[in-house]
Amino acid sequence: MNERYREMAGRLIVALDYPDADQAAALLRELEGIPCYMKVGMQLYYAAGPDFVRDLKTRGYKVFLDLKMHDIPNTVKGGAESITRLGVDMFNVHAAGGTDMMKAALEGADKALASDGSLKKPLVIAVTQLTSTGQDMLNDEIGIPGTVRDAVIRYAELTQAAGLDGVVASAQEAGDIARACGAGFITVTPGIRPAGSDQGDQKRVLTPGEAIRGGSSYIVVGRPITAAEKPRTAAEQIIKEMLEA
Ligand SMILES: O=C(O)c1cc(=O)[nH]c(=O)n1[C@@H]1O[C@H](COP(=O)(O)O)[C@@H](O)[C@H]1O
Repeated sequence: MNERYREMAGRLIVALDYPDADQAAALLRELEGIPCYMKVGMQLYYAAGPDFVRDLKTRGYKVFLDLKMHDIPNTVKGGAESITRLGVDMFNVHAAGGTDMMKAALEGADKALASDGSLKKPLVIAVTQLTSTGQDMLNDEIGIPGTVRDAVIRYAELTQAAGLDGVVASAQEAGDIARACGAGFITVTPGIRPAGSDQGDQKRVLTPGEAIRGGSSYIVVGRPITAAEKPRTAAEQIIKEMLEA
């Protein structure tokens, strides 16, 4: 395994969206040896809990805990402290919670770090507009005027001003976010669909190659791998496409 492969595979975040630990563990076995990031979201976390996350870390995985916190600042601070104690590498909040809430997430993480010197500082990122949100839905249903792009950039700037490390957005906006916030600001982009794959509930999608060319720092992929007949082949194909981009 060469360094370029390792680096690119590390930018693939596989969404372990499963109802229990056994099914998630089966995918881990299937992908064994591929040095990708693993994402634990609500479905798996609410079923398998912190033990599953600790187990992933014990096995050496990089872990993104995707619980999308959105609550009053004090509650998010406490949540962030508990999450940081799990030793995860990345976690997220909703930018819509506002500046005080995002700063509270950083304070919670810092509190955990101050109490345990063995912990590593996690990347703290904020969700802008979900990739399942399209232009019509934003304007007509939610009632936010303007383009999705404008809303995403506004959230990204707010997130950066609050001191967080980056945002979750669609790969379609990664270039604009980099222009607005600088190249060091991380873009984590779900809504990735290899050519010909089912879009499902995602509205703002790009292929793995397009996302990498567009400047995504990380791509998040769930069903195109987890629902594939051969998940390992699907993951290898995505990394190949990322490398070619
Ligand atoms: O925060 C996320 O990870 C996230 C944000 C977003 O805007 N859209 C989005 O799809 N996600 C997550 O990314 C994953 C995408 O999964 P697939 O659509 O199956 O590839 C899911 O686990 C979602 O919860």
